[in-house]
Amino acid sequence: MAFAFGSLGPQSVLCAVLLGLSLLAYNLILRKRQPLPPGPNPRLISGNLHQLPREKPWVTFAAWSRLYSKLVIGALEVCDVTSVFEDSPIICFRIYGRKTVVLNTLRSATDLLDARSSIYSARPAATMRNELVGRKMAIFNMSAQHPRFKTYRRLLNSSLNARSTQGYLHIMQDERKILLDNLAADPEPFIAHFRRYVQVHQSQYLRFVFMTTVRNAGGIILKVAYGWTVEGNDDYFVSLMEEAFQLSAEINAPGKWLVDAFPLLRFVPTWFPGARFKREAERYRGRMSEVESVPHKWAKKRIDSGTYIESFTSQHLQPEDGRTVDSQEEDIIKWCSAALYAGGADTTVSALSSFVLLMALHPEVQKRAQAEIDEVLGRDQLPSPGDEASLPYVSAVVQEVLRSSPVAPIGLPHKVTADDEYLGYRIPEGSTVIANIWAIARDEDLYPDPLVFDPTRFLSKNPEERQCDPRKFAFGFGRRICPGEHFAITTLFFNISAILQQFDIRKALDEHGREVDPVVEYTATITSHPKPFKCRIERRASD
Ligand code: HEM
Repeated sequence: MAFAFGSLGPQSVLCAVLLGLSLLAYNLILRKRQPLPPGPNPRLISGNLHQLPREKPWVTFAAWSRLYSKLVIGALEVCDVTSVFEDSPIICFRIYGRKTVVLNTLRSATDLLDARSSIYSARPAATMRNELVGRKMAIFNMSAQHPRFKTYRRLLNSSLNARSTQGYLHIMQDERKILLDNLAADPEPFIAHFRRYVQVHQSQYLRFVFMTTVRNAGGIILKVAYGWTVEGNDDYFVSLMEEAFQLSAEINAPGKWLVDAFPLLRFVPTWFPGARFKREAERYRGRMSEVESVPHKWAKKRIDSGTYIESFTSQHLQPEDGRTVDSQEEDIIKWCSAALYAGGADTTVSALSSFVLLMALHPEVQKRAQAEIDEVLGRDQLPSPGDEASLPYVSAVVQEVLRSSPVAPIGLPHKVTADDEYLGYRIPEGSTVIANIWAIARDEDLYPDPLVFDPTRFLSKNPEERQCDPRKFAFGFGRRICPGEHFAITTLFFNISAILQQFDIRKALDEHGREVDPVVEYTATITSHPKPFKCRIERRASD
């Protein structure tokens, strides 16, 4: 090596160094010159805040990918260059100083969030939520680089994997029985249970479905997390959690808090004019901290008294090796138990409510699923998770519900922790990165006729013809993928198959006895729910 270098001579070495430096400079300049992904023109200070929709941002993001398309040079032949415009799989917008990149295709989401997960697994900072309201220790808001992150994920994964989920089947069975009994009973007596929901103007039917499913999903998860048995539809812990979901939606409303754009504002004293956000933050902080502390304290008391039901909290507070957990370990257990409820209850309710709505709209799908269950199990033997393989059409109904009505249309935001480049676009460090799950679920390349509700798209015998399993995107991506996926699919199959076996879901009737099409609208919250709709749920006639 020394010989080869020595033979070059000082001029050649100088040339080589200059060439190297020029290449480096060229590379840096090119990198700087690489454009951001396309998107709407920002205003100087507030960026695209004025264009950010209040309702269904996922629809706008998908529309922007068509509107701000990328230029593709195709059919490059001598003297014949054809320019084609193609929907851009990724778009970019800015709110004040923070850039957000939206990934509108499965390919771009897996290329970045899965394949480059080492730099795409942080969460964007939100001063109001994390610092002022004190939610930074919740797993949803924590960066993957945080020292606690791996411990949280390990605890959650080990409690929600396939084997652990089997251990919760008896809880699911008890709660399903209550759900089916409630659905079977005459709706009239339930009005009293729903009284506190009157303010939200939900229809009697929806309130009925909503509260029984909330109770069901909440009942399962509160028992799994704390060993708490939900008593009735006005259960204290369920109400506490429901309030937390409501407050979370307010705290996380995009663009609502100026302090998120200008974090220094957090130092403004509470009494200062215009510092209402600080007083609001104190109120939120008090209520939200009860969500993890009240059920945790209750579970601890029961353990101390020796009258507890086995749960996530009891198992981890009393490790098998008999040692006593220290205060930091206890804090981790407290936050993880709260994550089970926060992650699991509202999402399951959303999927079950969408299922009811979709069955009212598609009686032919319902009939085919019921025929399959009748043939395999009859009416008396309730389905169990082991029946999934012998009920392929019902399993496909679960998949199609997840695809056609995504529970989390834009998932949870990720943050990129290093400058990156994709498809010739620059993705600057610190950008928020969102996977548009709603747009992926409607991508015609993945799903021909995406607006048609058709479970058979997952049933072709030929794996090549089978359409993409929505589980590839409905539960998020990379290191942040939902740890509750297996638990969720089991709960959904367990309840959906039993409801189909026992009940008919039909459109509501008007005063002339004619069927009325239900309203098909979804809320614009992180977990999106069908807006109030009417339907009839009746025991199946024994034919
Ligand atoms: C149909 C049901 C469900 C859907 C569609 C769903 C979807 C999601 C999505 C999209 C994310 C964000 C992933 C990402 O950042 O890329 C997520 C995160 C999470 N989910 Fe689920 N989920 C469901 C049920 C559950 C259940 C049953 C649990 C627990 C019992 C759960 C616990 C969590 C937790 C703790 C996180 C945060 C993970 C992290 O930040 O690292 N989820 N879920």
